[in-house]
Amino acid sequence: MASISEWYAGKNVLITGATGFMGKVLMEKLLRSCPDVKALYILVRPKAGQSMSERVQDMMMCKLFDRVREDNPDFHQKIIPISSELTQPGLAISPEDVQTLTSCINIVFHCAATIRFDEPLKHALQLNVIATQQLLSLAQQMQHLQAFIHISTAYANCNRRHIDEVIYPPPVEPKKLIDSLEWMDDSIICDITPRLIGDRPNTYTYTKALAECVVQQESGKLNIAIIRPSIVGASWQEPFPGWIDNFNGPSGIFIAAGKGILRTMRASNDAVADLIPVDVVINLTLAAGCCSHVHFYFRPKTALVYNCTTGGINPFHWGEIEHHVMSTFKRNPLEQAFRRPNANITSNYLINQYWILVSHKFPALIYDLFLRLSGQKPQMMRIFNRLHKAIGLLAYFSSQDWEWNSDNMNMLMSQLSADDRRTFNFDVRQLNWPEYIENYCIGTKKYVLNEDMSDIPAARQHLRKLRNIRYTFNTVLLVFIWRVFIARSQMARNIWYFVVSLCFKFLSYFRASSTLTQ
Ligand SMILES: CCCCC/C=C\C/C=C\CCCCCCCC(=O)SCCNC(=O)CCNC(=O)[C@H](O)C(C)(C)COP(=O)(O)OP(=O)(O)OC[C@H]1O[C@@H](n2cnc3c(N)ncnc32)[C@H](O)[C@@H]1OP(=O)(O)O
Ligand SMILES: NC(=O)C1=CN([C@@H]2O[C@H](COP(=O)(O)OP(=O)(O)OC[C@H]3O[C@@H](n4cnc5c(N)ncnc54)[C@H](OP(=O)(O)O)[C@@H]3O)[C@@H](O)[C@H]2O)C=CC1
Repeated sequence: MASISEWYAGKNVLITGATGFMGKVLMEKLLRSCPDVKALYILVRPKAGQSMSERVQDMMMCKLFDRVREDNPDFHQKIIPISSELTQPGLAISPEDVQTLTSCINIVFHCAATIRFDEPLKHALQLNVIATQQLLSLAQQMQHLQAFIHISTAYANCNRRHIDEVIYPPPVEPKKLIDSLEWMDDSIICDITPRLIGDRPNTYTYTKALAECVVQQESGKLNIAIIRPSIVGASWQEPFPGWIDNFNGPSGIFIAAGKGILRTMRASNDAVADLIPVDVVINLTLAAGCCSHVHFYFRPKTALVYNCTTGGINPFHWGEIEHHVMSTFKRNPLEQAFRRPNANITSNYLINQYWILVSHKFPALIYDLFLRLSGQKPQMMRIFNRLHKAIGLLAYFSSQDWEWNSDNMNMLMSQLSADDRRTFNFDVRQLNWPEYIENYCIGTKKYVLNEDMSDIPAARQHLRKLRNIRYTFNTVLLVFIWRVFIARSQMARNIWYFVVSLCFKFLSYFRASSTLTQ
């Protein structure tokens, strides 16, 4: 059997979502580890005032591609951008481009999606379901297509506790929903969304479940694999440890904790934190692409589903993550922290609300007051409101456990040669969590916040300043309380003297007992 790299040699690959977090890592790995791949056709739209070509040029300058650039400075010649807006009919691909794609593509990786948890249902349906349907019908016309790989999520069926590597019946027949939503007013859709999504937490997981069903329905004679990653985090090993470029999932939470903004969050200490490094997901995806074709003649009738998770193989818990995140940011502080990093997770609603009031809202109010008094625009309350919205949406995933079967992932690994297992490593048993979390946090500092590691001494100095401010603030508060209560009330004074004399008694007792033992 050919190696994975040999299998991709001479192939034309189509990638959707190539400008996204996973799409970029997929492109980088293909270019680096499968250097004989013929071309990567990527569907890209213009965005935020940048044309398609400007976006692609910017992307290729990204640090992520440093190793590829070193190996092959002309790697950009292999990247062929195709203008496409996935929410438009026919994916807004020109007839000439359709002609090119249908005549040359050998493998499709469908990564594009909206991953926002608060996406209005109609838009999530348009992108995650209808665009998938349209891409599949384009794929049906591709004359040399060998495999179609759809990226789903392990949480597509998060309404179940145990999730096998099968496509479950959809919550609703996708075609019926598409037809109904087509004529409905946005406000009506908004009203019925909670009823429709039922026991799923958001439109994202709901539409990803529908997309899996569409993939199954429209698969026809295609070779299909569905990859279901859990919470995709920074890279573990490749192209270098700690690569991350966004605030999604836990990254934004880690940053908020590192900046000393986040002090409390609802999560269960003992729940498994099913993080999966992005390079692991991409290695599995590339291996699955190759193997879904190799097993063409023996393949099952339906798409092969790969749950790509860590919890059942090498579990790590949110409580442990909290510990390692805090420890890393104390040793490698972020610049200009709001307070010293000290975040705690709790599964108790009331305790969390108490700390939100004391550790989030109260300091935000004081800081905004200070900003107002110094003639600046208040901003802290606004930041906290956004943070509360985000943690409110994420808490569902950090407060409970799921159990994913990963037989297909294990089976795929056992089919690879020793060389492929090394080059396309997705064996998460080897993952050392404390080291991974440390690199992850440092990655958020370096690549998301663009902070320089050489500034760490200044950041430490800033934390010392914050500590001194806190001591001063606490002293002032104590004196204030003493003035208001102790000095004015006889009862408070009696309690105060009682506490002080108790302290003295304890002190003299300890001093006496330590003298005796000498
Ligand atoms: C220390 C203790 C740690 C313990 C950890 C405990 C728990 C971990 C928590 C969660 C883990 C669970 C994750 C579950 C993932 C499920 C897996 C998946 O399948 S899907 C992929 C995950 N999807 C997401 O994560 C998307 C979630 N995000 C959203 O839905 C939205 O972004 C939002 C949270 C609703 C916020 O929307 P809003 O409109 O308010 O903001 P924007 O997204 O438009 O962002 C605006 C702007 O701000 C930047 N930004 C975003 N977050 C932050 C942040 N935390 N700090 C600073 N800045 C932030 C963002 O980049 C935008 O910038 P710009 O305008 O320049 O692009
Ligand atoms: N990140 C995670 O934790 C997880 C992700 N997944 C899945 O992995 C896949 C990739 O996720 P990730 O890379 O993190 O997501 P990103 O949000 O980083 O990337 C999304 C990609 O989709 C593209 N896209 C979005 N809307 C359109 C549109 N209308 N037309 C054309 N392209 C569009 C984006 O392009 P543009 O740059 O133009 O916006 C971008 O390239 C998704 O299918 C997601 O469901 C699964 C589990 C976890």
